[in-house]
Amino acid sequence: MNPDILRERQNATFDIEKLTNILDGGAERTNRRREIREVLVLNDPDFDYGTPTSLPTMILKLREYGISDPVEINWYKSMYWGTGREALGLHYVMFLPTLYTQCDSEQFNKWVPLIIGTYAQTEMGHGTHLRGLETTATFDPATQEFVMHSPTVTSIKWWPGGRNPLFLPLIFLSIPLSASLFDLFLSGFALPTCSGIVIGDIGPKFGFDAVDNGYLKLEHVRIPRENMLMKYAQVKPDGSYVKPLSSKLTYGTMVFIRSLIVGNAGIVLSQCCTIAIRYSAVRHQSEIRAGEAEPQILDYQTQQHKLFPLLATAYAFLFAGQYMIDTYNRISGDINQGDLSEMPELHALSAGLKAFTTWTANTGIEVCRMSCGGHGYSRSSALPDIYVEFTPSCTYEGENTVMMLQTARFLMKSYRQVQAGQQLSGAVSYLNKVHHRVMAPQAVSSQLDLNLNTLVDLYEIRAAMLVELAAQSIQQESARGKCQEDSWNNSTIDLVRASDAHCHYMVLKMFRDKVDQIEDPGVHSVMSTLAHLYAIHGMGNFTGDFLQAGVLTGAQVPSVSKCLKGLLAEVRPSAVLLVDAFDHHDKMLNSVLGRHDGNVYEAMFEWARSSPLNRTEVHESFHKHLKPLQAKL
Ligand SMILES: CCCCCCCCCCCC(=O)SCCNC(=O)CCNC(=O)[C@H](O)C(C)(C)COP(=O)(O)OP(=O)(O)OC[C@H]1O[C@@H](n2cnc3c(N)ncnc32)[C@H](O)[C@@H]1OP(=O)(O)O
Ligand SMILES: Cc1cc2nc3c(=O)[nH]c(=O)nc-3n(C[C@H](O)[C@H](O)[C@H](O)COP(=O)(O)OP(=O)(O)OC[C@H]3O[C@@H](n4cnc5c(N)ncnc54)[C@H](O)[C@@H]3O)c2cc1C
Repeated sequence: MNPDILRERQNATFDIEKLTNILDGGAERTNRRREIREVLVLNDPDFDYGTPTSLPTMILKLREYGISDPVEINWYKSMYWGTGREALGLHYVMFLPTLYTQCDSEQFNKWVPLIIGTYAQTEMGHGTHLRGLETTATFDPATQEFVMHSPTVTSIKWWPGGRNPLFLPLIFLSIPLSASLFDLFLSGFALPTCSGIVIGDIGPKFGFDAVDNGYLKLEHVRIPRENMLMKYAQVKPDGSYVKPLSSKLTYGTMVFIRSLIVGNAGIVLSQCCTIAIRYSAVRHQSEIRAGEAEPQILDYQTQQHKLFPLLATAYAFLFAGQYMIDTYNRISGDINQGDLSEMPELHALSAGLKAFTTWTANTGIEVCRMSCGGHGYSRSSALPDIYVEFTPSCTYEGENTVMMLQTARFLMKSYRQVQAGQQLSGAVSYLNKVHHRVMAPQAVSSQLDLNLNTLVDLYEIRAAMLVELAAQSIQQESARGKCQEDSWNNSTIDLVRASDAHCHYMVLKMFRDKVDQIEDPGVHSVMSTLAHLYAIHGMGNFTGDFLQAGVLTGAQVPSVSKCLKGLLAEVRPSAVLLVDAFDHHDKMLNSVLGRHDGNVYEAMFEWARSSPLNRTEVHESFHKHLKPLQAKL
């Protein structure tokens, strides 16, 4: 064990195992996760971490071990695939959930156990604007079939992930059977027998290489009427159409994935913080006091300023992810029972948090990489690969700006309800105070009040102010004679800013609520420090908002920075222990810099020597290209 890392793990002020249990949702869950990891994967003789793992083996193993709980499947898969992407991830996270939520019982029993599929919604011309999709589905009562057709080049289905050219069960979204409705179809056709289908791969991408993203062009392809997923909407044999309770029920799978992505952003950020903080504990560089030994780079204040707010953010997003999936499960259960009353709130929350967490984590991964200097740029650190795999999450499953605007739509609607005298409940209930001017700037003491509850209140006031400013911008545009749509478009910068502040407040509130539930004094203390750091760091980044909201005075601004520096110093002794609590196994992290034992340099030399480029003393290219050239000179 590297002596620095060893020293960092002495004098712990909190019980790491208890913090790991909190992250897992209890000691039993931690034990089960480790059992799956150690016994069912790492100690499985059929599992050789070095060789490309096969999907069929994984599926057969899941069946052999009787693992069917979605969380446990995820634990098994994340150990099996490490930080990489699995080839058929889309089957699990989109195709199956769509069948589960959109099939009627007959279809469910017929299809679910049998097929592997993809989700073909996006077209070359439209990914965001679903009401603009062009693929048509025309019902032919004579043959009881739908005729699927791609009328234009922009209607070609583009991006479906995991679309193996050999088979093609896929979920379609096609243009409206009626004014504003979409429907989902299971293709049911298989290649190459089916004529009228042009299929292929969209070509090399930035990353995401484990997943083959394809294209699909349909030329009047016929599928049985029964292939329309008919839980919510039906087309009867006579061609009559039964509308769903809400046209947005078709969007359900996207809301599910967005809810999952929130916690995933926390996991990915926790992986990168583990790598960067462990490496910063063993890396010595330059000098602080002339003539003294080179310090650990983790002792530089700038290095702490780069990494510790991200560490706090990783914990914040992991807790937000737990809250998000609990809320999704609760409300989707109600929707299943026909109660759609909270569907708008679920959409607004999942859309906003998906955008907020992925944008922040995306930037954070790069900060972690750069904080490791040159070795961060080496694939041995795992950081470049983590970035390449994570960054499309800002685009897929709802492009982030568009998602923030969806949340803004809900905030504006809520604001108008408050103005009309309605009493709001749920995540936007803080807007009730805006109307009664309870949100007038509080008398803020000369010193910054560090109480976490006060900080949450300040974030609430900031969010409410920005919601009101966005609403006022729309009103001003309208007053200038702009139509409603132009007034909206001319206010979208303010609207995104309001949504971002709303999400920031929600995440801090969830973090504070989680800390309040922690009973162990040591764990409560260290998590309270991290929650303060998360809040103060955000106040430092958005000082203008807090000044504008009147909850921070110019005289107090220096104390924000002073307080931040104090919190960084407070976190320093626990930094390595806090990433140990994430409990990422070396095999899963797959990072020379993030090793639990901290023996970075020896491992890096071994990693480099094992490179295919070093398989021979002299690379074959010398004999093939340079030597013949030399002979001619
Ligand atoms: C571990 C993880 C690994 C994750 C790893 C997994 C890998 C994933 C790979 C990527 C897979 C994909 O990308 S699959 C493709 C993903 N594609 C998308 O996400 C498409 C994004 N676009 C959309 O969702 C939609 O077009 C919208 C929401 C932007 C706009 O929809 P629209 O129908 O035009 O609605 P719009 O006019 O804006 O609003 C009309 C009303 O509908 C409401 N509304 C809109 N959507 C919804 C909704 N979902 N639920 C409830 N209500 C909704 C609005 O709030 C509004 O209410 P009111 O204000 O009138 O009351
Ligand atoms: C790695 C990866 C995997 C994918 N896998 C799948 C898959 O399996 N199945 C599938 O169906 N799709 C998949 N997609 C497609 C993905 O869902 C779309 O790319 C995504 O929804 C964004 O849509 P778009 O590409 O049309 O971008 P656009 O919407 O064209 O975005 C371009 C720009 O326009 C802006 N913009 C668009 N609309 C508005 C608006 N109303 N207001 C303000 N600005 C706006 C956006 O903010 C953005 O800056 C995948 C994409 C990627 C990158």
